[in-house]
Amino acid sequence: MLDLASAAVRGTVVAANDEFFAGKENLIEPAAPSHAARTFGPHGQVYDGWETRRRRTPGVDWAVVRLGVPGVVRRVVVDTAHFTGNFPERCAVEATAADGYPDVDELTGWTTLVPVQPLRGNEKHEFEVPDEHRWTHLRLRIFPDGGVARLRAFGEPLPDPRELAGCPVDLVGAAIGGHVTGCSDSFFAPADNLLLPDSAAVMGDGFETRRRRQDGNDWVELALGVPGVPYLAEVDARHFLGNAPGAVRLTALSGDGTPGRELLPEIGLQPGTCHRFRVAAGDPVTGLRLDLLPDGGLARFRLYGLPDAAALDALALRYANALPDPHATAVLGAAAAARPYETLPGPLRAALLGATAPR
Ligand SMILES: NC(=O)NC(NC(N)=O)C(=O)[O-]
Repeated sequence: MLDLASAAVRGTVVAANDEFFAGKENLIEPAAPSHAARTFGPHGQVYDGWETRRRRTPGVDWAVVRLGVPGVVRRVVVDTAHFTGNFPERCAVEATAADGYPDVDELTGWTTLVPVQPLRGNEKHEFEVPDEHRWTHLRLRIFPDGGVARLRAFGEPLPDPRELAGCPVDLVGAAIGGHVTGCSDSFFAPADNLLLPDSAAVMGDGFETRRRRQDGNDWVELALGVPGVPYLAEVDARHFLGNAPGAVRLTALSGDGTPGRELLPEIGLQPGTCHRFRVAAGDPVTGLRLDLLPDGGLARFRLYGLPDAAALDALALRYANALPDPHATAVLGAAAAARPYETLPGPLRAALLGATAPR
């Protein structure tokens, strides 16, 4: 599952009531928390996390995260790594949803995802979330104060169909639910990195197999976030200079993983280069296999195309049913009261999908 809050998918910590000892942005750093003892700055011991001052008045401390990828949150992780004499006694996690880019004080309708739970020092706490709504923001509350190294929100992306209808998009991007379904080897770095939204800063931000010493070739199988007709593949081998694949090949896969039409015949790569290749025209694709010939690493892989109309229709139905109140009323108006929808009413389909809506 994708960490919807991570800075790696453009999550941000939009506000915290206090961050005297350590900055709120650390909460969503993708890297595991680190610690060096006896490192003192002007505010005290340096921590890789978010840490508030010792509270001398009643109340609790809080931080609000804007999810990089809105979606259904399945598991929250509150990690107090390296916080020992200064971890919070308890925490709770709430969520809300809103369109656009509201200020923190414009956010309302907070719903509890994780009720108040006890915390221990220097420990990863995992909380399952039995909730099916689509959220855009999380609020971590700590009782009464202290430090938390990381907040993770693992879940399923649920993109806004209004952002996809009629637009060419990266059909396999993690931000719209693209994900890895299989991989021959990921010894040095995971294949999931291929689908992250921003460019890789260094080789380690990409995907890399070990040196292959037997016949055959390495490969990755990918499920598209939204099925569609691809027209351009971007194969980004930047940072891979002595270890780029010699060539790649792209094949469409059916739902059960059977190979289908060839999207891109075997084609040579240049080390350290971002390549763009036209993809053979044809039917919509739901998954694909990327062959690395014979092995190596890539920074990113993108597949630009137009989402399929029927897939968008299904997405719009799922989206409309997953909107929490009061966001549902803001998006769907009075029709929100009629949920759950079996099929999307015509006017709502038009509002969510515009002129590209089927029928
Ligand atoms: N040694 C500490 O960590 N002290 C304090 N925290 C920092 N960061 O210095 C505190 O009071 O929680």
